[in-house]
Amino acid sequence: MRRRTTPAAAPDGPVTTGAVELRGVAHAYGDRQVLRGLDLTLTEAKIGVIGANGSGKSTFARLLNGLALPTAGEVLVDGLSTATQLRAVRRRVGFVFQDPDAQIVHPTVAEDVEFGLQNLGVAAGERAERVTEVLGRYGLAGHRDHPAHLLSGGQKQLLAIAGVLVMRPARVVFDEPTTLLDLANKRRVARVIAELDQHVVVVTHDLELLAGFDRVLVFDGGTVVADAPPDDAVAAYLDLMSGR
Ligand SMILES: Nc1ncnc2c1ncn2[C@@H]1O[C@H](COP(=O)(O)OP(=O)(O)OP(=O)(O)O)[C@@H](O)[C@H]1O
Repeated sequence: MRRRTTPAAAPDGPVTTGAVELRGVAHAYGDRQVLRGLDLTLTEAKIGVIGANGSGKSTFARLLNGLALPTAGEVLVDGLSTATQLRAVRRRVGFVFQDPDAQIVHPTVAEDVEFGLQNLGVAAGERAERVTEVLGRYGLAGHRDHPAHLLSGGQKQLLAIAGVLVMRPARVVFDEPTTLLDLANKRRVARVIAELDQHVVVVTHDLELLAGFDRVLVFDGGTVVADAPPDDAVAAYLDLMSGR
C-alpha cells in the first residue's frame, strides 16, 4: 500500500493558518480504547509528543491527518473535519513515517520524490524544478539517479521527508523521525525540523529533539497528562517514568 499522503501544491509555498482542534476525541481499535478525553487546540509552530510505549502517541499523530479517525468526537484541521473532509485534510497535513522504507516506493531517488507531484497533476517543468530544489536542500542532489533502496538509513529518512515536503503541505506530522538514526543523522533531521516553515507535530522518544519547541504533550494511558513547554513537560515525563 502506498502510504505517502498527498498535500496540495501551494503556488506561494506553505501557509499555516488556523489550528488543529480536537474536541472530545477518543479512539478505539475494536474493543480496545487507546485514546480518550482529548480536548486540545494546537496553534503553536513546533509541538512535541512524548510518553511511554503504547501510551497512544502514534495513534494521536495519525488522527491529525485522518490516517486514523476518531471513534468519538472530532478532529478539525484549519476548520476541516478529518471525518468528512479527509481529502482536503490530507492535502494540508503531510505525514512522515518512522520507517522510511514504508514511504519509499520508486526505484530512483528523483522518481520517488516526483511521484507525489505527478499524483497532484503538477506540470512536468515545475515537477523538475521542485525535485531539484528539495533534493539540494536535503543533501541528496548527488544521489538523484541512485537506487533509493541503497541509500543509508539517514539518507532514506531525509528522502522520506523530501518526498512529503516537495508537496508543500501547510503542516507536517512526524512519527518518531530519528529513532532509526545515528547521532549525526539525528542532528541533521533535528536541524531540518527546526528550520521548517510549516507547523509541525513530532512524536518522539528523543528528548533532545524537543529543544526549542513551543509546546510538548505528555501522553500516558491514552490521554494527555502534561501539556507544557519542553523543560516542564520533560520533567513531568521523567517523574512519571521514575516510578515504573
Ligand atoms: N492497528 C492497531 N490495532 C490494534 N491495536 C493497536 C493498533 N495500533 C496500535 N494499537 C494499540 O494501541 C495502543 C497505542 O498504540 P500507539 O502505537 O498509538 O502507542 P505509542 O505511544 O505510539 O507507542 P510506541 O511509543 O511504542 O510507538 C497500544 O496498546 C497498541 O498496541
